[in-house]
Amino acid sequence: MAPEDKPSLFTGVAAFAGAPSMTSSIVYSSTLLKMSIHSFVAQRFHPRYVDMIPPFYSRGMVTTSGPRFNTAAAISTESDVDTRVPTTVITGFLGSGKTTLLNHILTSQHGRRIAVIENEFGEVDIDGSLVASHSSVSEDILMVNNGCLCCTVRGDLVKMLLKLAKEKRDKFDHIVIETTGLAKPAPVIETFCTDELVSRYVKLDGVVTLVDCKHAMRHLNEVKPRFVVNEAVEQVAYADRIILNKTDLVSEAELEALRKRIKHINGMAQTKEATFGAVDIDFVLGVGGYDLDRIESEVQLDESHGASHHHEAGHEHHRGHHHDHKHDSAVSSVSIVSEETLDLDEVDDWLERLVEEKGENLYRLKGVLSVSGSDKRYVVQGVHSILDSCPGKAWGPEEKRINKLVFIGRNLDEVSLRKGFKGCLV
Ligand SMILES: Nc1nc2c(ncn2[C@@H]2O[C@H](COP(=O)(O)OP(=O)(O)OP(=O)(O)O)[C@@H](O)[C@H]2O)c(=O)[nH]1
Repeated sequence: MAPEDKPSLFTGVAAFAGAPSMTSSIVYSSTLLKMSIHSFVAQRFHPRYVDMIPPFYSRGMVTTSGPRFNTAAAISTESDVDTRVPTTVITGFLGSGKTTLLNHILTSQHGRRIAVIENEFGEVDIDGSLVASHSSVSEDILMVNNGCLCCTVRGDLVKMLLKLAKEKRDKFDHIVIETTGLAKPAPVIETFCTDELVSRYVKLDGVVTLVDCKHAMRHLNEVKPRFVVNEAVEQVAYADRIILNKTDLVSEAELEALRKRIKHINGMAQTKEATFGAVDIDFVLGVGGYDLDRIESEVQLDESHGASHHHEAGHEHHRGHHHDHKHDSAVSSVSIVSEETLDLDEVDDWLERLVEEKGENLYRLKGVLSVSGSDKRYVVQGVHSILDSCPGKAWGPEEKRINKLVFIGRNLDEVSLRKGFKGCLV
């Protein structure tokens, strides 16, 4: 249970702007720049700062010995009310429509005040006028320019999140982080799961992945050198919500092939098809992707996608970065659906052993299980080596007690997973 504290490495820039006037801004930075939202937006992270980026942060969360999500620490002991700020991570390959979705979120009438953490690599502009036009809604916008999230996220993101959550909490209801198109989402997710301070104030609401229907298949299938990560695949694998964007640019046949490919990688995420990121805001905000009490609605499995096939893919890291974090990205989902009853101790032992041994390759797991001796569902979730589980809602008197368990990961051994599951049956 003991949470890990991550050191802070990043030297980045964050600005906080009050949208109603679009003039006020507070900048957090090693260089302490002060600017309006418009000027800030124009100053996306510049490639020349790449050299300043610290080396890749190794996977700190794969610490085994039963680490758990830091949810307990986050909930006020006095009121038992979870007051942490929900945070949505928007990811997706270059040009897939992340900024378009962000602007859709910022310009929709949903009543939430949004703080935005923007992570751009290069000088891609956000449509400032679009953001400004939303000034009628009292929405606060925070912009963070930093380096490549996959390399530097921990320290700086931690700092930014804490500063926001501690000092500006009354100014917004939700944080949205837009990652660079080439970032791997894992380090961001790990930050929420393992950093004690972050998880006390902020909670990960969900990972939303934009997929460019026109170009995604090429990126997903790109054959790379062995052990080289394919960010496009990883972004799909970690998603709680997937938006198949730019459907206007593809035929129905192309779309169907992509649907299948995406489902194969991630059989857990809910997907929606869209143009210009136009989805219901409730599809992307308030997802509760990491809330145990909402796992059940998230585990909507389609058994036809349970089979595991591996696609070798991967590619070099991006734009002048030189790191040693190269992975094989044979990523897929394995789903288990069964009406049999499980022994709780066996389940706990099995899953703990599994994440200890395979945690590095196990991106996500979610399950709703029927255990003997309990009239309640047993819900589990995991991110790499971090497991979380607790009793959930009671089964209805007439309800079929169906176990649903889904794994997303690299080089998953489906036979062994099914065998492990069977070994837990009473
Ligand atoms: N035809 C079409 N174009 C779209 C759609 N969604 C976004 N675009 C366009 O695609 C381009 C890239 O969109 P962005 O929202 O900037 O994509 P991004 O993922 O933020 O891009 P990067 O930050 O460079 O990774 C823009 O010109 C958008 O207007 C869509 O559904 N259909």
